[in-house]
Amino acid sequence: MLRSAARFWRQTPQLYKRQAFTRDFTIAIDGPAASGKSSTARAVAQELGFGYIDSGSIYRCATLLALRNNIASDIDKHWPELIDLIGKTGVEIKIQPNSNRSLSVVAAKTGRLVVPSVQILLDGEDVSNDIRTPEVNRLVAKVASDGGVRSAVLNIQRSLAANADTKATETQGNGKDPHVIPGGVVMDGRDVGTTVFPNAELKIYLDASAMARAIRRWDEMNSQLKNKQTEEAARKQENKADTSVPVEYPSVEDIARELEQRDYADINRQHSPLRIAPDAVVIDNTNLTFEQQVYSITDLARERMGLQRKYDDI
Ligand SMILES: Nc1ncnc2c1ncn2[C@@H]1O[C@H](COP(=O)(O)OP(=O)(O)O)[C@@H](O)[C@H]1O
Ligand SMILES: Nc1ccn([C@H]2C[C@H](O)[C@@H](COP(=O)(O)OP(=O)(O)O)O2)c(=O)n1
Repeated sequence: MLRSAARFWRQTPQLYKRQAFTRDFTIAIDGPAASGKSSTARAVAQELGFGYIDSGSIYRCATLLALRNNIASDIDKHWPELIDLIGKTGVEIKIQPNSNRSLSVVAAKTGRLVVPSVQILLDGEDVSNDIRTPEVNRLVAKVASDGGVRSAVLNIQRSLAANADTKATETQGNGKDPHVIPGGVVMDGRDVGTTVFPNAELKIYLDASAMARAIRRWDEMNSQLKNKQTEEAARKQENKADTSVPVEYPSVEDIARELEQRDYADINRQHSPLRIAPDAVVIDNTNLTFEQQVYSITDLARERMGLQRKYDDI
């Protein structure tokens, strides 16, 4: 479990500075919305035994705080209040290693990867679903455009990375020499390789065509909505009161429009805009399978750690 301690770091800046860059190997994955960053980052972290931090979820938590404290509608007048709230609230990111046995069995048979799920806690409350609502989607790029919010979130991102749960593992190297995979962290977002960890050992810029990204997000949202409907049907069969809100399916066009607006805001904002770091490896995954992109990034990281590539035959 990762725990942010923004207040603690603010009070002890020297200690914070020392802790902020102590990971042995950092992988930064940036790119536009729905390019596959977070699923890829989680799978790569699982492959290497690294910690994982979803930096966008912290901006989403900040947006949820604005909505819950009724300052979202005229946010431009309330930045100091929001920054204060961010500093006072604890964010935790919990990785759930894959416990779904039937999924793992299918994966083992088909060679498909099962990605660990992630739980986001805000002062101990699980807000994993609440930070992915349409209201948060609409407001998050605006919240992430404020310089003060970005500094507050940067502190949290770095303290989560410094405290990520990871340790060195020994692996069989070339010949008889055992090698060690150092402890490390994978963080995904928009400015991880340019601002959060400009000295990251490996920087990836993931991209895909606008249509591929919209279709993937649409698929993802529809399968979540279908799960919801199945749960509702089961509740009805048990004769439990139906308190559910009717399910609405977004169209691919609506999702494409939302992604385009968010990308525009992320690329054109003044503070820490989405950019390709000069030393980033650019991967366009429009025509790659998920497994191809995960294994190629894992092998790039292994090479940079002085280890043999592992997945060339896949
Ligand atoms: N190469 C790929 N081919 C097909 N689907 C992919 C690929 N990479 C990721 N996805 C899927 O695309 C969706 C969006 O990925 P996600 O990791 O949430 O993106 P991001 O974090 O960039 O918003 C997920 O459902 C993910 O499983
Ligand atoms: N390092 C980061 C991460 C996210 N953001 C902002 C920009 C994004 O529109 C929002 C939400 O990010 P998130 O990664 O959750 O978004 P997607 O999963 O790609 O849709 O946060 C950022 O400005 N810097």
